[in-house]
Amino acid sequence: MNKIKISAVAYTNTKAFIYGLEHSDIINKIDLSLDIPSDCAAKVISGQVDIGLMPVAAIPLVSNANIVADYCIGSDGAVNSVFIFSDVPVEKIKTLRLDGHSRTSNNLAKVLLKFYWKQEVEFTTDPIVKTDAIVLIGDRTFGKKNNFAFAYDMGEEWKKFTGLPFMYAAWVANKEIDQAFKDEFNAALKFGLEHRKEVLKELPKTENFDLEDYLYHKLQFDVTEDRKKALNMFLGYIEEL
Ligand SMILES: C=C(O[C@@H]1C=C(C(=O)O)C=C[C@H]1O)C(=O)O
Repeated sequence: MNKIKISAVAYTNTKAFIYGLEHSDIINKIDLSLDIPSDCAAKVISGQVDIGLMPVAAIPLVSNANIVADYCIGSDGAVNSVFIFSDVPVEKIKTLRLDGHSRTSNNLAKVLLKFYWKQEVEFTTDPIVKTDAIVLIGDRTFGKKNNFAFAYDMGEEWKKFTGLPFMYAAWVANKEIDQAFKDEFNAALKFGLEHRKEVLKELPKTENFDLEDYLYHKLQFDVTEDRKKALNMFLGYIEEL
């Protein structure tokens, strides 16, 4: 049997999923690579992999996109790893640097700035340019909240804006995946989530950051109806940018 090629996110937010895949027989049926989110998206879009834990903002760029798992990377309010860090309060932000690792959060920043905060902002991806604010996601944000004058948690701001939880990344396939594989995949992901205690023990300590709170509370992993509603709303806003 040909192995199913899978790209997952190389951040702490995905460690429980990886634990589950590695401790299940499914590991023998997949080719797993760990990538930054923007590369996950590129691999699913190009067909280099069959399934990716893909930034949801890139779903419209995938032909035959379908969500194959009941689990995702989500939050209900603050997530503590998806930020706009800024030298000025949000109503004074004129320039913002996007994060090269991100697809979802870069768009989330644009959506919030335009439709929630009603700010006109110039965006750049140039790492050298000095801007009022930056988007930063993932492990590189851990413990950095207090290094900036203002830190806007975008999960929290989305909730204030819409009243809804959020989905940052979902397991998206670019082809039909058979149900037996999906069932086994879901079971492995669930097993990983149920073993977050073991995952926590293996993680390096991080200063000024509560990993337990992050894995058990800030991150939420279920693809719920509200999270799907939020996804559709978010993709609608992106079209209007
Ligand atoms: C919660 C997070 O969700 C992520 C944010 C993503 C994005 O902005 O494109 C993609 C995948 C997730 O890793 C995070 O990275 O901190």
